[in-house]
Amino acid sequence: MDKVSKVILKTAPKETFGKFHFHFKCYFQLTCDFTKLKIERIPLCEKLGFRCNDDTCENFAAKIECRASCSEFYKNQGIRQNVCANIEVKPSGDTGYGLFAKENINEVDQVCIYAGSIIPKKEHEKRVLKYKKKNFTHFYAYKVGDLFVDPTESGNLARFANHSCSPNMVAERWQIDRRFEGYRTIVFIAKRPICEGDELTVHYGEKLNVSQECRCGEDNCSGWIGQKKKEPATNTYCGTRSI
Ligand SMILES: C[S@@+](CC[C@H](N)C(=O)[O-])C[C@H]1O[C@@H](n2cnc3c(N)ncnc32)[C@H](O)[C@@H]1O
Repeated sequence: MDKVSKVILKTAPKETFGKFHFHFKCYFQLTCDFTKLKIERIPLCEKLGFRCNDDTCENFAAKIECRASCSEFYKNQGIRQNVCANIEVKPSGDTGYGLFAKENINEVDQVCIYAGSIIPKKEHEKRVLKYKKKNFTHFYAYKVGDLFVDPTESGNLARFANHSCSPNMVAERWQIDRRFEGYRTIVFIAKRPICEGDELTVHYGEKLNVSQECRCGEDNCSGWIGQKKKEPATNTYCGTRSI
């Protein structure tokens, strides 16, 4: 397996988000066994009769990022290029820290990738137990295909995006060249124009194993992160979202 990314961790200052970095990308946890997985190759645009600098690019339409050798203008290579808007982490009311825009962001622009260590189910289960023991209340992992992305201990600023019932970003799964079969990268895309200073939020989806109380404050707030329950929400560690 080629080296997926260079892990950049700065010495953690006092603030918890200090060790999470813009330029961090997903990486396959070296201590885990991925030997049974096949590496996928993406078809070259030219061979299929189109170009990825063209709006007709079929890879783009299928949420497949084009190969390095494909594009003249890097139009469909936002993950490879680690395209990231100017964003920052700040306290966000009573939801802990949140992610904020430091510039205006256009609708459909890539805000950032959701980076962290990529791990198989067994390793994820071990980590969930560890986080529960440590009484973590915030959860960060995403199940994506057969694998998990876990930025709990190392990742980029995307891990601070809070849930909203009326979010301004959407989480998308993208296939990239030379990655394992069954693995997709998660990317946050602007759902509408976003202004400098706005909090960046995403809907966590219904596929959560435990529900948490939602404090997004939107008019359409369901009151829940995850599945709606009859009994009062417990703010315990949930473990995972699925996409
Ligand atoms: C991916 S983390 C988001 C960053 C987190 N706020 C932090 O300070 O690290 C998800 C956790 O943030 C909290 N959270 C996110 N959105 C929330 C919301 N709308 N209402 C209440 N808590 C929220 C929950 O504890 C959730 O498990």
